[in-house]
Amino acid sequence: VYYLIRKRFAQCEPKGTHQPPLPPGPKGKPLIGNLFDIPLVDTAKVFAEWRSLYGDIIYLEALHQRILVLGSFEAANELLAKKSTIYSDRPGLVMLGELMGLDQSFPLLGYCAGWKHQRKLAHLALNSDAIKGYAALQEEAVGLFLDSLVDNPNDFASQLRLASGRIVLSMTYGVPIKSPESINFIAELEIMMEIIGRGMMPGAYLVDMLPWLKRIPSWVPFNNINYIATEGRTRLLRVVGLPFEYVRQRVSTGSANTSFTATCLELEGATEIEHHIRWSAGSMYGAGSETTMGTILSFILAMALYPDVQKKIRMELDRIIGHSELPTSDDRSRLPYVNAAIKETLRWNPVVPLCLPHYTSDEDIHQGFRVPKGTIVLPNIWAMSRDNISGIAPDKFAPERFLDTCVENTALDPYSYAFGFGKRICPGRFFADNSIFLFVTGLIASFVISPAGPDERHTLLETPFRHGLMRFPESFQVCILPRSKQVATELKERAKDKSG
Ligand code: HEM
Repeated sequence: VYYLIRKRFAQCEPKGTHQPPLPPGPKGKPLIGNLFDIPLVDTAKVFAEWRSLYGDIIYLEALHQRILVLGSFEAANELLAKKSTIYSDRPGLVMLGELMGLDQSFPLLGYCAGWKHQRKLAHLALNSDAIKGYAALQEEAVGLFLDSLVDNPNDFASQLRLASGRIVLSMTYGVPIKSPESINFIAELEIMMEIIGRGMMPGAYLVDMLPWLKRIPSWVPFNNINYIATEGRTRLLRVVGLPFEYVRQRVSTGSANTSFTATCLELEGATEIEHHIRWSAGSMYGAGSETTMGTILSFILAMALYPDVQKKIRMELDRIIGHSELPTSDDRSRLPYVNAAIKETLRWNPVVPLCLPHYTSDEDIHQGFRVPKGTIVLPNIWAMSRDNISGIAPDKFAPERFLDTCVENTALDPYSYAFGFGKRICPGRFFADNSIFLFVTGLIASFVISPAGPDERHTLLETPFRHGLMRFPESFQVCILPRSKQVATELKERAKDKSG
């Protein structure tokens, strides 16, 4: 085994040539490198702590796979944005990509023509102008969510999952917000996202680091690689295939609702690019739902923990919008505190704390250090979110850190890091931002959120977080009560009007 591994990774440094040093990092063990230094839980937090030992650019190796962790916005911007031609590839993941088939979707596709094609299609649907066309469906889904909270406030997490899924499903495939299909599609997606979330973490599957393991026949005892891969592949084909077929059938009978997929399928020459349409749509659907849900779960937790902030948001909404209306995106520029609270939500618990892994397609020399070709690059969004520029402690939920009327130096703007970097920056960021705005303002204009009981603040402070590619609070309880009977009635009436 030792021989095979050395051979597989013999791409190591040519001997005798003088090369700039690799960036600093923890000393690894022979053969396995830093494999056991990389924690599977709170990975981004631990990497952030290492900054004090090694600086902003940390180099690791796990079974000879090179890994670079970027711990500051400056480092991420210098490498991923300014040198994007070198740093925009993705590592080939054997389990999720090659064996399950996820490498056809553009978040995992390398920096190649197929990626450019799918990304271009997604940009058509999600650029800052195009997203205005989806405002009505976002408002409808948020309205239904708020209405559901009047009767089932304890069910907020699953209702939020449904609403976030419905928004993306409706934009991507035109599935009506209230249709029964949406519930089935979202349930399938949820399981797939859990598999993807786990599989994207460094070291999750040994076969990613030792690809020859995939050749071991499935009858060999304890080898479950093929079983996991087949199960994942079948699920993925369902998640991407079922909603696509739903639209295709409706396009052929002329009964499709407006959606990204329907618009693409009606383009001239659509059949030649059908593969790209299918995977571009699947990518947006997969990438857009859980990220939005996780962000709003963090916001709900923050509101229960920080009642003063909640009050200030409500006061601004009441003063600028009034009591009987819910704000729309047109009101945004008049709501500085709300905008600061949204930035704070993206910062307080960033939902993708280690971004998606980038990968170097060439060697680079940066500040006298060598970054070899084939290095996985992890921008540590969590570390960037912990800056102390404003003088307000990073763990506190305080929108004031973004208001120059409150602090001398405002905190680093999370829109510059929470959605990633360079050519790979999240194409859904404008769409996501509008969904977040509608959830945040709808919730606070209509409800009071507080801890579930008098001594429950302490329990909330201990809320467990989902770990993996995405990090968000789960299994916590809060009390969500309509501000008044009148507000509850108005929510019900609005929801009825929309579905009528
Ligand atoms: C709060 C919500 C969201 C957050 C925080 C978020 C964050 C991110 C981040 C950090 C990346 C990785 C960027 C990089 O590699 O540098 C990403 C990629 C991506 N996001 Fe989002 N995202 C959100 C919502 C959405 C939505 C709503 C959609 C689509 C409707 C979407 C679609 C995508 C896609 C397709 C990629 C892959 C881009 C590529 O590899 O070229 N995201 N997102």
